[in-house]
Amino acid sequence: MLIFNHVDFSYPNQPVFQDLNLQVEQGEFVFLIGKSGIGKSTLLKLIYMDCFPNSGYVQVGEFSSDSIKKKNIPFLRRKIGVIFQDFQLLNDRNVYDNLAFVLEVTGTPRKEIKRRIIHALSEVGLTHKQTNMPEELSGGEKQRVAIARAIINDPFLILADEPTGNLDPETADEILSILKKINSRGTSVIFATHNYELIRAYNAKILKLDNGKAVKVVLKKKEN
Ligand SMILES: Nc1ncnc2c1ncn2[C@@H]1O[C@H](COP(=O)(O)OP(=O)(O)OP(=O)(O)O)[C@@H](O)[C@H]1O
Repeated sequence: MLIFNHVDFSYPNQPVFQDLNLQVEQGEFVFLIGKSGIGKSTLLKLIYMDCFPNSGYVQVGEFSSDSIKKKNIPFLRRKIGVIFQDFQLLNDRNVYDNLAFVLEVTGTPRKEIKRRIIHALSEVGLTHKQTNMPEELSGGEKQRVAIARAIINDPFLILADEPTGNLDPETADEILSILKKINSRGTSVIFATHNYELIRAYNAKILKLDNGKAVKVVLKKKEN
């Protein structure tokens, strides 16, 4: 489903990855860890093709970074849901319209838009908030709207970039539970985080970025 094959990547004057190799299978839940600045967000950008390798390639589903045409990048992004620490909702639209926006740009019929929004909001337990503005929501609710937006196109992969960074521990647990539920239906999840409490609480694969070179799989110690 996802392959990094001998990937080198640098920003101008800032090397990030050298010979990075990794693989994620369909349906896997993966925590992505590593110290600040090591390249977690950059790795996610390489997946949704906001960045491209200097050499090597990234294969995401049927798309490969070395052959994808620019005009096809939106098709790739429609199949990937992305969630950020700061939610990135449109603050001048209510919850319903934040979700409708994603579907309107692809010309989805109105009836279908409504059906999908109700489904996505019920997945995150927020059908009662569809007419609220983002400023009327708590941080956890905003992140749940962002998750609803991320799943609205039924993606095969969700990328979560420190999605609990602005949330209290209990709310962070709720967000993880929602992503686990979505993952249990076959959507892969890559969850970049510094939140080791969450990692300890959920037995998933852990990929650690180390000096931008290798990715280690760290096996979780079982708690007594
Ligand atoms: N647009 C950019 N131009 C130049 N350098 C960048 C750019 N974006 C990130 N970097 C640098 O690339 C490196 C990796 O950044 P990245 O944001 O991927 O790290 P991260 O592991 O996600 O960090 P954090 O945990 O603090 O969010 C850092 O040294 C950062 O300063």
